[in-house]
Amino acid sequence: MKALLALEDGRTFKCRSFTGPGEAQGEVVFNTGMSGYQEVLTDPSYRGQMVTMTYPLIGNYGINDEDVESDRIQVAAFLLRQYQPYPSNFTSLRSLADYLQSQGVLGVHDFDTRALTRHIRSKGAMRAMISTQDLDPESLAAKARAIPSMAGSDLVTGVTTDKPYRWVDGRVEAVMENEWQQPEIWRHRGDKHCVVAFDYGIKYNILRCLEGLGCEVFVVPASTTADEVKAMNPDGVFLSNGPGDPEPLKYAVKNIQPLIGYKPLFGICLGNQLLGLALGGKTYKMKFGHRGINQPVKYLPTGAIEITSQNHGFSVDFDSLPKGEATVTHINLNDNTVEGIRHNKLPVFSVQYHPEASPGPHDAHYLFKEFVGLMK
Ligand SMILES: NC(=O)CC[C@H](N)C(=O)O
Repeated sequence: MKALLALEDGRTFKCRSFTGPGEAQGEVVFNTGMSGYQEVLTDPSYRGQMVTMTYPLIGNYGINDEDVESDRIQVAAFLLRQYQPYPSNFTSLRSLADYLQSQGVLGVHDFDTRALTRHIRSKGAMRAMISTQDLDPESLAAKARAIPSMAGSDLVTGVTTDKPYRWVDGRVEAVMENEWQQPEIWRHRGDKHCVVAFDYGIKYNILRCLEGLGCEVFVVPASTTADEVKAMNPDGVFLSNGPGDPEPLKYAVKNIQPLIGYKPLFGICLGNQLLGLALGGKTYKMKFGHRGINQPVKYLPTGAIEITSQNHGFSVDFDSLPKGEATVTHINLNDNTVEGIRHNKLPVFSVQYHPEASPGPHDAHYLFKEFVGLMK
């Protein structure tokens, strides 16, 4: 079935739907990973975005029940060069087309993903509209220009959990009404490290990594206040990844500030940006961001290089952090942007990239160990 994508600047791309009729809108971004499409599809940080994979052949290992990063597909549409409809892998339970269709997400192929990626790289990330119904370039481009811009929008409200939950044995465990406000909510106090994790769109593999290192984790909504966290009396606080612009999330920054210095605090991606803002820094929208599994990062104190998994379109401004209070610890070797920050005196640190991988290399798993070490 024919489909057409129009960017806000009027450039159009012909393609074909492999999931039936549909229409979608969002910011178009590219991911350079050769594999990991199931993790990409379900990562809540992609909310509001259409994703194109630069690797040309996608779908060949199907879809399983294990490699999800949340309970649903989060991307607005999936744009591929070539869809492989006959998966072959021992874990595969269904095809990518069936998976996308079951959740009403448009998948297209025969798309010139290389031209699209080169266009975004030179012109920057853009809003776009894709449709199998409206194939008129001008009408689609006009609709693309009418989509609210990602900068300035709070996308976290749409993905954060409504209620706190426990993460037990690799699964979400619902809690009873008000259970989290009881005087002693932790089942393994003393044996495990009790962590409150703010959910701004948390990836399951972060929870798997924390549990794997002996943490008992309570996940709380993004709007949870510092006093509510302190009432839970955790050993450490975690700030998760999440979609969109950090700047409008004033409530989150206000809730994080009183927790700086309260207990060890660790943040990933949006958590890094929110910590940067809470420390008095600034963030900005990057031209096209970093999304892939081979981003080189330098750890400045030792000069060690890590190959990292990334998915972000905003960044902490290098010079904005208050001097003497916080330091940039990691930089991206492709463009020298900030990849990690640390408080100079308190056990408070964060990284812009994804030490939990999923997909991607495990070079940075040491950061979870460091967080656990600080709680000991
Ligand atoms: N993965 C993330 O947490 C992304 C952070 C933020 N939404 C960005 O695009 O920069």
